[in-house]
Amino acid sequence: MEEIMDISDTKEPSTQSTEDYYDRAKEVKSFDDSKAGVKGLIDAGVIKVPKIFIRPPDELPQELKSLKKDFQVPIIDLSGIGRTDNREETVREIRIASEKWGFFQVVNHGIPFSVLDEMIDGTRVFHEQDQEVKKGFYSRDRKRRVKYMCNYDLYQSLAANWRDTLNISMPVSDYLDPDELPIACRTITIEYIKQVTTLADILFELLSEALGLKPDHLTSLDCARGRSFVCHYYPACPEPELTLGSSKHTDPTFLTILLQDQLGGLQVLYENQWVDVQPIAGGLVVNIGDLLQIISNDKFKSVNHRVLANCVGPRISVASFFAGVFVPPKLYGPIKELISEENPPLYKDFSASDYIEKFLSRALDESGLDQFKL
Ligand SMILES: O=C(O)CCC(=O)C(=O)O
Ligand SMILES: [Fe+2]
Repeated sequence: MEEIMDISDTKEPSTQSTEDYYDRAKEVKSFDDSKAGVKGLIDAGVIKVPKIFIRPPDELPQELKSLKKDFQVPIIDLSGIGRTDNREETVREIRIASEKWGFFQVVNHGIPFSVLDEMIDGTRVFHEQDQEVKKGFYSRDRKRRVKYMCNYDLYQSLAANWRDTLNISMPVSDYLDPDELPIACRTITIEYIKQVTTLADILFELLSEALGLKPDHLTSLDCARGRSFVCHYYPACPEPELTLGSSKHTDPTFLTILLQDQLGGLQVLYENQWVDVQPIAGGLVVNIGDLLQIISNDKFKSVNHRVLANCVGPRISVASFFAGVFVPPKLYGPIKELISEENPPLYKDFSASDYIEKFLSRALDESGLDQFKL
């Protein structure tokens, strides 16, 4: 179970040319019909990346080569937030990180290491279980709350991402019947959801304070609701230079809390250069989503990030999305307290469900902020 595969030796140069004619729609459909995902390709012994995953050269990792190695996403220690002076300092760090990076990592956040490790393991067990059992969860039905699929935007994007995902979403109700969860990761998922939701409440308080608002401001807007949990599995890739684990995108959320294993591969765009988000033991990555950028009237930034493919794998991560309330439709827009004559609203009001609908109908790498701009 713990085994990490390195398939760099099996690599052969790709002979596919971008000029070759191929029926992409047909290939995508037949791949989707397999219900076996990228993991199924690896299990079948594929040693070349199929064309549906190959990206145009300007989107490949070689682009923007000069990685900023001397830069690091801020790491923020939450252990002192119970004491006034420490809390003020933590709030200041969160404000600066949210304004400059849109990303930070938190340590001493209250979720035990064992829960983090077990959630990574649970995700692995789900994706590595018997394929016939796993296929029962394969679905693109938007109404299904627990499903697994390969690329939610498989039919919209120009190139598929080298990853499979188990998606657990609670857009309307905060209640999820435990029996709906896959047995492979049920117990730990229930525990992780409980703990990461508590952490989200703490972070929304700190973020409210960082915006100069009362601690409960963001939670009173239901920002911490509308949760979904996506458990990604990035298999080892025979030709990692031809594809990506995840294309560049911003998150359509208020906030995302990401648990990643120790392999690395996540990068964030900072000053127009890609910076590695180095895994830290026991750490969690936090990023501002589009919705928080909008309601903060651009004070906080929702920043592009992506995941590289790797010849070593699988890499596992679990993203917890907090995207606001869908039903009854709630209107969101720049927070009134943050608006003034010098700081006029930059966005119109809209419903969170409208926003997410628009997000789901386009490819992951197309930004959604502009259509709500005034
Ligand atoms: O797997 C990762 O590190 C990032 C995943 C991500 O960006 C997402 O699910 O939105
Ligand atoms: Fe993301």
